[in-house]
Amino acid sequence: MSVEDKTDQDVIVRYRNIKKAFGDTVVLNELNIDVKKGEKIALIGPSGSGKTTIIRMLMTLEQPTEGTIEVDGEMLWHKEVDGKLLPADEKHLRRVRGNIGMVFQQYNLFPHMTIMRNCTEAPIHVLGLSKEEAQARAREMLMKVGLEDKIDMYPSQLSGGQQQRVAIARSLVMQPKVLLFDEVTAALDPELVGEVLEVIRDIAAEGETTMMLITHEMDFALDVADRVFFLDAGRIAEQGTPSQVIQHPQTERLKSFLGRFHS
Ligand SMILES: Nc1ncnc2c1ncn2[C@@H]1O[C@H](COP(=O)(O)OP(=O)(O)OP(=O)(O)O)[C@@H](O)[C@H]1O
Repeated sequence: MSVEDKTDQDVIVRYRNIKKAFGDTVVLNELNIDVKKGEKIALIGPSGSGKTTIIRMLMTLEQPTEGTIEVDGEMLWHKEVDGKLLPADEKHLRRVRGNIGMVFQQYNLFPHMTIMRNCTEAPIHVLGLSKEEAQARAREMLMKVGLEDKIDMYPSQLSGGQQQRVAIARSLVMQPKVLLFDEVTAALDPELVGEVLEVIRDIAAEGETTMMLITHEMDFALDVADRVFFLDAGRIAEQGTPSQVIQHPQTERLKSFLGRFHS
């Protein structure tokens, strides 16, 4: 079934009328996004347009000022009690957030732990898996990112690209329903970018995991995304298929933004 055929019940992430302000500064306004199960969404746009804030709210790292976010049919920041929306408690937030994984620009591996332990800490302590189960999952995911021969090494013995691939494997071990990528190649030397994008392409091609990716790699977005959102000053200024948005931009703002990527 293609993503277009899916009905409303296949929506896994739903942002409704989101406003986000930091003090007096409104950085997102009237944001509405529906992400369908298995869909790959690329968020593009100039620095400061609000891309990171969108995914940080889903990771519960920022709280929306107004509006609601649903994950797999459940409110994230609210609890519905007798038809009323109340702020969610920490326990509720933690449980719903358990559906979400995030890979950051800085991979933040634990330097004093082997690659294997970096990948098994959370499944053991958060999911309650046995050491054996966690290691089996970690091995499978490290194989997926092409690093099964590095399991006994420490992060400092790996290149930046390899460390970022470990960070991706570490997220996959948690089997998130939604995986968020925040400019995961931005901190890498140019020659290491390709291997990380390749790994993400492979995971995307498997189809099941819903992904939201912030990227400045337009060719990658064109390849991987089902839909692209162009953020401009806290609003979605254009959206559509990668071909519509990246190859046939409508607004001057998007044309000028994309122009920066052609030298
Ligand atoms: N904790 C914060 N306190 C105050 N302002 C913030 C905070 N976090 C983000 N902002 C502001 O919100 C706006 C949107 O930031 P955001 O990081 O979401 O943009 P972005 O599109 O991801 O940018 P970039 O591509 O540079 O990462 C910016 O103007 C930023 O300065």
